[in-house]
Amino acid sequence: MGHKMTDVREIQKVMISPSTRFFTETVEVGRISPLSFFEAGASQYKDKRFYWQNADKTLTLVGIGHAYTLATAKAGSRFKDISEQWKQLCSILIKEEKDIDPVLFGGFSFDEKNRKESEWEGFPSGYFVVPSFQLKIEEGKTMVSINMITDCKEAAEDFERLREERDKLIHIAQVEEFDFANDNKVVATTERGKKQYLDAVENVTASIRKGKADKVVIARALELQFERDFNNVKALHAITNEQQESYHFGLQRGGSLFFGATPERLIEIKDGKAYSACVAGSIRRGKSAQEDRELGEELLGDRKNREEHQHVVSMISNVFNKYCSEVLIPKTPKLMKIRDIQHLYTPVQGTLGQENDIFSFVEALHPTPALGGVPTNVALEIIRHEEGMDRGYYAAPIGWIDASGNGEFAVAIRSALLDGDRAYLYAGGGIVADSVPELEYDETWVKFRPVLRALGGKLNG
Ligand SMILES: C=C(O[C@@H]1C=C(C(=O)O)C=C[C@H]1O)C(=O)O
Ligand SMILES: [Mg+2]
Repeated sequence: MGHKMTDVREIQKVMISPSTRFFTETVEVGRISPLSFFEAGASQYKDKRFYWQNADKTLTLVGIGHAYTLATAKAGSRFKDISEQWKQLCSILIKEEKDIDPVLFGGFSFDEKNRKESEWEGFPSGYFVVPSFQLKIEEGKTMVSINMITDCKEAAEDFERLREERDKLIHIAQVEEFDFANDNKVVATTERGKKQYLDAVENVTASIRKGKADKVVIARALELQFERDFNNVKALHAITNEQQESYHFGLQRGGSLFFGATPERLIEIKDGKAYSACVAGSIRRGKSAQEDRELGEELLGDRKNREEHQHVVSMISNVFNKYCSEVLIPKTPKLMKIRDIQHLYTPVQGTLGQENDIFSFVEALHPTPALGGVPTNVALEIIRHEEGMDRGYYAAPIGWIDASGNGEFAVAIRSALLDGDRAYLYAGGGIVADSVPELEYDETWVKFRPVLRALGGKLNG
């Protein structure tokens, strides 16, 4: 595997001169298939695209090209750093009434203190883009915006060129007959460090019994080798067909696509309200409706799973009680049933205090005990030591914010990094005192399923 170094030319610092402006212009158009729009940018903007659809399917975003990229490597302040850079860009935004807000889309790595030589080398600890062409589908409206950040005197001519380019992209997306069916094949499947994973779960349960921590999430990876390069839009198409109940996301960077279908919201900010979700505790789906119901009942009553879940509820409640008023949290979890798995689920909501932008929530929440553990810092130390891998953007926040401060971040699980003819899939689970290594191992297979199936891999376990 060829390691890619972070391309410093792409990582611009915000060097905004007094004459720099952020121009945006929106047109409303007829229906466009978001994946066709994504694909319309394939030849010219191959590695500069993103895709997002929320779990409710009320919002779709596609980005093509980079009007600007923000990256951060600031140890200890990466969330603030991105937040401040975005605020600075928004302060020079020029938009009219008819224009919708530009968005900033991107993600963070799971653990900025655990960068190992791996497939994640080209990914900074925070990476965000303002797309040159932004498709937003919301409330039945399809809107395409052009974003341009420039201090160039010929801005008007440049903008005119972008309008022509936009019309071309829309035209291709509306008329071209794309075939998104997967025609590639998996030629090899490799479980990375199976023994290390089983040992890790064993060691972690022992540490927990000794009182070193209460919960630690341990993950592992699966590598797929394909016959040839896997087309990015085909991967996205497959994942959107797989998991109707999940967020669908894809972020391209340096020739790779990080993508997946996650059921887990980290934080949504909408019109002065904040929403989060506790998703932890798992059981498989039943083969019949009755077995499915029985498994669901078993999960709701299972002490080990309720413990995994409760740690997440306590932590997210604390953050919400600190940052919000009118916090609403049901006393007992419900079931979240998705295609391959059932989870314990507790929604959380609150009314936003004055100062808090979405990045302060991301900072306070990440990682929740659904992906890190309790206490957080002890769990992170154990993960660094026991997992022996770089999670990269897996299990980390991915999402968007707009110029008004609305936005949403999901937790990027059920995900994979697709790099040419290879894919790296990740899955883990919450380990508590009475976790059993073989059962946790089986649970990770269930969690690999969505991406594995989407990529045409063999389902195991
Ligand atoms: C760690 C993952 O999922 C998390 C762990 C869960 C569990 O252990 O029960 C359930 C949902 C997620 O919070 C994953 O999908 O990789
Ligand atoms: Mg579990």
